[in-house]
Amino acid sequence: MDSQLFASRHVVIIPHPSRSHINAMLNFSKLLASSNGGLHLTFVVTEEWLGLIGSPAAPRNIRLRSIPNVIPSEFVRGADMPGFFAAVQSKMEGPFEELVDQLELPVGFIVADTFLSWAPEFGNRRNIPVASFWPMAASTFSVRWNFDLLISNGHLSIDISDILVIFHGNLDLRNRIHGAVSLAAKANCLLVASFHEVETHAIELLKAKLPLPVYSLGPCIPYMTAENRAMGPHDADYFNWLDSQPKSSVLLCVFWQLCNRAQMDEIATGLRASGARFLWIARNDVTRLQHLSGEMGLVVPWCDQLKVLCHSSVGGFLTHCGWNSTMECVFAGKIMLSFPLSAEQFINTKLIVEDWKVGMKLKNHEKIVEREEIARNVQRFMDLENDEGKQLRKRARELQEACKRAIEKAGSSYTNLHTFVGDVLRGCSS
Ligand SMILES: O=c1ccn([C@@H]2O[C@H](COP(=O)(O)OP(=O)(O)O[C@H]3O[C@H](CO)[C@@H](O)[C@H](O)[C@H]3O)[C@@H](O)[C@H]2O)c(=O)[nH]1
Repeated sequence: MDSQLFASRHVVIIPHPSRSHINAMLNFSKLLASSNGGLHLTFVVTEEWLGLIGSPAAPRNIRLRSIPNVIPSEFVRGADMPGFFAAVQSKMEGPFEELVDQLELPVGFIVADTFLSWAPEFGNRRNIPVASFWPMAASTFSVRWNFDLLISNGHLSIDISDILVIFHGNLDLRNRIHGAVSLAAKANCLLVASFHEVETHAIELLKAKLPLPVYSLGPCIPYMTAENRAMGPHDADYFNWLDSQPKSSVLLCVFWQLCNRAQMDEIATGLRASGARFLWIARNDVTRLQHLSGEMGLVVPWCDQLKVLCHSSVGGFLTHCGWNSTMECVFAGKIMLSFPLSAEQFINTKLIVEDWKVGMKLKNHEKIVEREEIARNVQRFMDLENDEGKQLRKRARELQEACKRAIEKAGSSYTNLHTFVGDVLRGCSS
């Protein structure tokens, strides 16, 4: 192959070094790798994440490379988010540049997480086009970009209390995120891990307001059905249990490291009082929480979430509304009981409850949600005879159909992905 053309097809992808960002960009990379563009992909992570995505998670045409762990490990554990962000924004560029210079193939295009604020400028300096990758909702980008845009357009009604949650907290962290979002405008295009049918207004607004092309090509999750994914070694137990439960009867609860002990205890006793069947992913303290939450459900430390969501006995999802979880649930066609905890999860909740109408909100305030409130809401949410629930389930099936159409041949995300691949090939050979 002509070396220029060869170089033009080499795309380097670099996520923010955190699990959900890496997952979303790896799934995006798999889509890119299967796009028939003949692209060569190099996926770059900090060393500590190599184990997570090593073979067989990455396909053969995606080469994994690492840069040193420039970020002290206590930041990775979330002990100091502002410090973590500061390190990502100031310490990754140097090692990344060294890696780019050492790669066997010249780099034709870079796809960098929007949080890596240095990437668009790096691309300009090195004359390499850069796509900024936003692994969250388009609405969140809009809110971060200019938070009054969506509100003044009447497309997303955000309560002042939600605005305060989104914008409160550490000023340094907030400024760093806003700074990274503004700098994304210096990239050659913006890729959003959402799809047109679920965020039509927000995506159109970004297209109209931003000075660069915007492509929605989500959801960036592994497309699958419950049948087509192999079981992991620890999956058998909870899948056997799920297989033995009635259709749509189980509430999947994924509260991982995110809640404090007092809230976890309220969830346990609330689930028990609700009488609902549940599969609870609780990472730590599994034995104690199993004891507290009773015999109607199972508590396990980890599950293959997408596969579980697609299981026919799962009827609903009690979720903190991280964007990946939200998209996975939309893909699975299930309803959501939202329990937002931090970051943009309040915006995702608005989309789920008010815009898409596929869920109910359980947590309305920053206080601990008590067991009685949890039990009452879980009962109402899981009641298959309730008209409100029937309506939500109908909408969830419609949204699932829209999602499947978006990723099928000629669908919105499929088409945008291929337009982007065309841009990569043109951008690199010009
Ligand atoms: O037992 C488990 C628990 C989680 N997951 C997976 O882990 C991912 C979790 O991602 P997400 O739902 O986005 O949650 P967080 O990891 O909390 O995501 C962070 O990053 C997201 C994307 O930027 C933001 O939307 C969130 O607010 C932020 O908390 C999903 O793919 C899940 O399928 C599993 O497979 N099994």
